[in-house]
Amino acid sequence: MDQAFWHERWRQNQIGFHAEAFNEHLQRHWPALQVVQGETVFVPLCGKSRDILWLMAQGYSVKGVELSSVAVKAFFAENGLSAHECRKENFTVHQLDGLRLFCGDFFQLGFNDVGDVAAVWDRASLVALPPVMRAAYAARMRQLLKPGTRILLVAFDYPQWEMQGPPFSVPTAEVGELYGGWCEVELLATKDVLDDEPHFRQRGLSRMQEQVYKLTVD
Ligand SMILES: C[S@@+](CC[C@H](N)C(=O)[O-])C[C@H]1O[C@@H](n2cnc3c(N)ncnc32)[C@H](O)[C@@H]1O
Repeated sequence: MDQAFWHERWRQNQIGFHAEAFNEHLQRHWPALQVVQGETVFVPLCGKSRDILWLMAQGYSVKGVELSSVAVKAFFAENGLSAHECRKENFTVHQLDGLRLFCGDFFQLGFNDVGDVAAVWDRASLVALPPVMRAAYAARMRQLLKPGTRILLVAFDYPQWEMQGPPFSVPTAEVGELYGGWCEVELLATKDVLDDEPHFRQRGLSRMQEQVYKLTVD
């Protein structure tokens, strides 16, 4: 699951994770984070997620990071937006009023890039990564985020032996291991999703739940 894997997925348009609709958990649970209009929200591993538009429509500034230039270009083209592009260290930064998308590797971001954010929307980002990378991802988040930052995290819980990720199963115990040492962890909701996502049943799953967490950085 290295960078080449994701570049290839985007090149071949194998992007079953992409959703046209705004995420239901985002819409339902975002108010629990109490993010004030005008504050900045970080969307890591953002793909061409339309949730960015939803967040902007709520009055937030958004910062995103995405490896694939195919995804970043598609985000702007498909939503009729045009951005100013500039180069900043390891990133091409695409910018317009209220939005800054870093095209490059999440692991190259520093506190100066995203330390000002009030909240994080993590959907299909942590769960896109294999175990060793998840530990590195959470460790990097810990370096990037200031105390008080809230994270709305959507994770999956399913028998990992029944299907190869991504998306990977990241059950409550692992969320605790990754975030419990530096965040307050609160499980907001659990939803059975196999009936709504029959392709996962076809991939061999007997059970799959989506779990929504509010994490608050200590
Ligand atoms: C499963 S997709 C989810 C995209 C988005 N969060 C959504 O909800 O549609 C995971 C995304 O992470 C991106 N990605 C993987 N590794 C990355 C890295 N190291 N830095 C930045 N983006 C990365 C991939 O290109 C892919 O678009």
